[in-house]
Amino acid sequence: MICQRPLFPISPLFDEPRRGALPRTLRWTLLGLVSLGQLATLAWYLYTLPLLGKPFPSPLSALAESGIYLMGMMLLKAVQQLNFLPYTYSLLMVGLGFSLEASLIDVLDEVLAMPFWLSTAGASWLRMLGLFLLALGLLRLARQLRGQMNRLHELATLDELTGLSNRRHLQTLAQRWLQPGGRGLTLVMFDIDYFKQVNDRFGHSVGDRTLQDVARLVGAGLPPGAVLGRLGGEEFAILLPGRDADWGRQVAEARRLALAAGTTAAGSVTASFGVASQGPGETAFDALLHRADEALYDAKSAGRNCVCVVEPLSLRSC
Ligand SMILES: Nc1nc2c(ncn2[C@@H]2O[C@H](COP(=O)(O)OP(=O)(O)OP(=O)(O)O)[C@@H](O)[C@H]2O)c(=O)[nH]1
Repeated sequence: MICQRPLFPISPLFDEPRRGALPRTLRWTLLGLVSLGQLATLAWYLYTLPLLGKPFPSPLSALAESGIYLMGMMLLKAVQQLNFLPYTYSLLMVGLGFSLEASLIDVLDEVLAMPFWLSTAGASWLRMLGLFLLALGLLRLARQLRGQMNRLHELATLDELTGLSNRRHLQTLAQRWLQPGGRGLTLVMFDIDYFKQVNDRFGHSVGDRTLQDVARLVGAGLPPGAVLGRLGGEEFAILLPGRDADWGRQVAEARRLALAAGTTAAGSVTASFGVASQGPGETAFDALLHRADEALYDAKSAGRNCVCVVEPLSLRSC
């Protein structure tokens, strides 16, 4: 199969590296042309201006012009990294427009006697068109970057299967609330009962859909401010910022009943719940998670489909 590279790719910017690179020879030719333009400017300053009796520009303005030339080169290099050829072309048009206006206008006007529309106006139009294309391109780039950032944020914080917060995101949020002066936190952890049997009986894909249904059923009636996430496997957690263990027990009980009454891809399923709230001086999420896990273990031992709470002083009740 012959794979031809399109001349003007309109696909996303970052998918295929180096797509927008100008061919090497063209790049060097352009660079040479722009450098020649700069040399012509220098020659103009040194020889032609005095001949025409025009004032010699100050060394400062010559320096600034070289600076602009250098910035232009850097911008061209940066734009080339964006892998999108039209940016490079539009930037070259801007550069050419500036070059014409800054250095060659007098030559075109006075030495070659070109008409105004071709020299001054032509340079301005070229520059404006280039800037317009560049602005359009940058707007498009900004939109794509925003999309990519959102996607990256989703990948970093969401669980792919259920769309809930993933473990890392839960940890980040919890850690913020557990800090001294934070809102305080109660953690509800739950684990689907006999989930292995679901996989064994109906297959892994039904198991996956069951996990999604559990997320939907438990998530549907959570109080405002609560965050539901998946810790991994068939284990989930609910963060209740600024709430105590008793509130956690009530939330867990309500969600347990809602889950047991609902229907999933595997029919009716239940879950066991463990609740722990932040103890005095407790700032580590792992410690809180460990205590909620102990409560969950108690709930499994007590026969499953129930809620157990471990109080900050390690008193346990189911
Ligand atoms: N379909 C599916 N199954 C998963 C996923 N992650 C973990 N599991 C399965 O979840 C099951 C967990 O089984 P166990 O840890 O034995 O627990 P259980 O069968 O739920 O029993 P109890 O927790 O004691 O009630 C295992 O069979 C895993 O393969 C997943 O993302 N999708």
